[in-house]
Amino acid sequence: MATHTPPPVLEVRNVSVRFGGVAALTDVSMAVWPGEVVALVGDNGAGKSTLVKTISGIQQPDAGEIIVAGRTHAMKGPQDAAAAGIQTVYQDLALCDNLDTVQNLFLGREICLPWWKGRRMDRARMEKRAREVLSDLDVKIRDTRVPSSSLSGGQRQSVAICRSILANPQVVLLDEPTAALGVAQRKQVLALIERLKAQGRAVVIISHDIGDVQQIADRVVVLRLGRKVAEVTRGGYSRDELIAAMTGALDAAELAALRKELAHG
Ligand SMILES: Nc1ncnc2c1ncn2[C@@H]1O[C@H](COP(=O)(O)OP(=O)(O)OP(=O)(O)O)[C@@H](O)[C@H]1O
Repeated sequence: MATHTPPPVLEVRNVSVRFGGVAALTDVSMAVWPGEVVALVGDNGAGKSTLVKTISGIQQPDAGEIIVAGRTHAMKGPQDAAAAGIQTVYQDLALCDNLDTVQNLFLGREICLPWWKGRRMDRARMEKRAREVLSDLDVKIRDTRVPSSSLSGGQRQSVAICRSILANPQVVLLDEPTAALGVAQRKQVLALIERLKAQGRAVVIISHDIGDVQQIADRVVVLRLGRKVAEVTRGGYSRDELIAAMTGALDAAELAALRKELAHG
């Protein structure tokens, strides 16, 4: 009997983005299945952020399509991506320092009391829901009422990821979630990504850290100068091969050919 591969939850099809004379992305395609972690890697300026911004509706592509759960979405902004089931966690705009964990989790989508009770925020319900989400993902915050500025980097990143999960997205995009974290905190965030995966969500992660990529990613998409130059599967590549694909370093055969050319030159 024929086996049917389930359709990808996210498909990027032949996407190109230009900024004036710069081709930030050229004809890039990739797909992500539920319960899968895909890492986007590449040197500075390779197009990783532009690709994430395009998937999250911030950047409109000049060509190509973003397909979520089999439907093409012409996303005009992040709200369209959110409605399609895509949430993005940006490294730098993750949390408001002066707000506590519950306030950060519900920022912009606070649960309110019914109108006959005065439409004030329903702190008790928000705290209950916050505890559920944090515990589902095994994120440990001792006191959810202290300002987020007092949390560790790993806890902050974890809260930012939990915030994205409140909307129950099918796809979570993480822009360098472990950048600037110490060893223990990095481990904590990688474990959290594993739990998102176990929940059946598709995770796309931008990372410059090859060790993290080797540990967490089921597949790796390599971008160079706006083009997809390689796609490899967990266990099917070495660290050096990945770096060579990212930097465009010459392989042994290419180097030999160049030497010969120069010698004859
Ligand atoms: N808003 C913009 N206006 C003009 N050029 C841009 C804009 N955003 C990105 N670019 C250019 O597009 C190309 C891809 O940039 P992008 O930020 O997507 O790369 P990246 O792989 O995320 O790099 P990094 O790892 O340094 O963050 C670069 O040449 C960059 O200078």
